[in-house]
Amino acid sequence: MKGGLIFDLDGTLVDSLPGIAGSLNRALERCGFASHDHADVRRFIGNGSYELVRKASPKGTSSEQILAVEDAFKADYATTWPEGTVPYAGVPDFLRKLAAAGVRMAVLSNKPHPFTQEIVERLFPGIPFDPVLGQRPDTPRKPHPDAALQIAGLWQADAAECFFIGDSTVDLETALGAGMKPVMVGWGYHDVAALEAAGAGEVIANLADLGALFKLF
Ligand SMILES: O=C(O)COP(=O)(O)O
Repeated sequence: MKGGLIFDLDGTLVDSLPGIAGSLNRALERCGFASHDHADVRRFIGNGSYELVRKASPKGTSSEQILAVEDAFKADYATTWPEGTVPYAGVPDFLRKLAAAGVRMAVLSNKPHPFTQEIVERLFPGIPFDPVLGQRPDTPRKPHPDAALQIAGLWQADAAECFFIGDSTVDLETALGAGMKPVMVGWGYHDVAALEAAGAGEVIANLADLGALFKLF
């Protein structure tokens, strides 16, 4: 494979819903707002922490209040994410096989950059992701294609030779906008029907099918 594989994080490599929901609800309650069940929070994930909080806050909440809840969310998440964030079953082994086959791999998430780096380091030690990018203040977040194209640039690869693997329409739009090949997986936080309606093509149901797609093992 000339290019490489760019992975989304939340809902693709890791099940982070319990950790995100826990921190979000504690932050909302601390600021006097109602909390949400996991089914709701699942729908709020995908566009970064500001959008997560905005969608979870009552209509008409000012941007100052949203920023205050986002700060509380981040402060909580910094210490509590390990309690509610695990790799999906089989993912570490799958990634080790890809690495052994010499496949280049990166992570691109809308999760704030420091959390993205810490989570990947702690949950996937020894997997040679390069680079690992979260949401950074100087780069527009997905679905803007810039960060994905930065990765292709670092790899000195054509975008068309890169696969973008994710679970959401945000990832799909990122891949298409960057001119990369989208590969959507069905075990994350977006409904398969919504992905298909957005033009995802065949949504991959499990890791065996994902491995078979790349004809690597
Ligand atoms: O935390 C988010 O909002 C999304 O994160 P993801 O890009 O890894 O899915």
